Amino acid sequence: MIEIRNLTKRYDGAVAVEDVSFTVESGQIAALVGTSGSGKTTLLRMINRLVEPTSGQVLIDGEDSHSLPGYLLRRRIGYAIQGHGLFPHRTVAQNIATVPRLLGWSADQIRDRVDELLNLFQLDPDAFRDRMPHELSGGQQQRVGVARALAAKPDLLLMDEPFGALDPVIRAKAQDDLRHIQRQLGTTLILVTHDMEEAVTLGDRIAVMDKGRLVQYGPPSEILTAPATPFVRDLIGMRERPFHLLSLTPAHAIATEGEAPGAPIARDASLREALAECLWSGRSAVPVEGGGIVTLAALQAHAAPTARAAE
Ligand SMILES: Nc1ncnc2c1ncn2[C@@H]1O[C@H](COP(=O)(O)OP(=O)(O)OP(=O)(O)O)[C@@H](O)[C@H]1O
Repeated sequence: MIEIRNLTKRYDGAVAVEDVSFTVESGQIAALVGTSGSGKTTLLRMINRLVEPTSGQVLIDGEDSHSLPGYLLRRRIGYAIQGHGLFPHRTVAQNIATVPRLLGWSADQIRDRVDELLNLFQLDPDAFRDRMPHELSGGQQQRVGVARALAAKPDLLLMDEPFGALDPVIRAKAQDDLRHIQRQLGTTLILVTHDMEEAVTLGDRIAVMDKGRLVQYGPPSEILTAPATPFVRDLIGMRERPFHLLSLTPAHAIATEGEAPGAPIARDASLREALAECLWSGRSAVPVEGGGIVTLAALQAHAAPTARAAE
């Protein structure tokens, strides 16, 4: 569990982060969103002390982050940034092995871990371990960057727009992989993103920052249906609200008995995907793999806040 208590950062008196407090439970994902310059990166970097707070505290599983020197703290916390930050003159394997080597793991342990992570990220170890970063596509580099951040099995992973530079197709795949791996390993994840859809689909909690302050912290459904301030409402985007809401629920959760024509959608497809499928194929209902159907009327009901409040 990560407890952020009254964290403040000022640069020459100018506020970057002001009195921010929130808690992320173990194994959960918190997404930090906000306009440019609202303090997201500064907040993230105060957690691993790449930036020293002016005041306030970070407790990691109850332990003050200042009980260790910063460099030792950072070996325990994974950190992945936009543009991956791989060392250009080291192979993929050497990049991934950075922190395990610093921690003194044996060569065998390191080799096994590198292969395990490459497999996890669907990069064939034999084909990829000895390549240099410039011999990878952008998406592959990004995956190696995240693999490196996870190498020493950190309980906590910080990510600053890790998928910002990816095209939409690779991005969706990377998000799926991340969610899967994060659930599998039970990692606690704090993620900065500019993309509200990413925050909504990945975040168990969303933290909204405005001018250095935390203006709302809650589950995505609450942020969407009960924005605390006009700023939060604007950030969500009025036109996007119903679609974000639909993104939160998998098709199987609202499937009802019945028959519908055409190809089924996956059980875990979101209601947003179900809506797209209905509209595109001109159907008023779609079957769901494993049984049941989702109707346009049900989708309409779930795209409005009143429906969710009644659930
Ligand atoms: N080293 C620094 N010295 C002075 N001011 C800084 C420094 N780092 C950040 N700031 C200021 O602190 C504020 C918050 O910056 P930060 O990078 O945390 O915002 P952000 O929300 O991550 O922005 P973006 O989304 O554009 O990356 C900005 O006004 C920025 O100019």
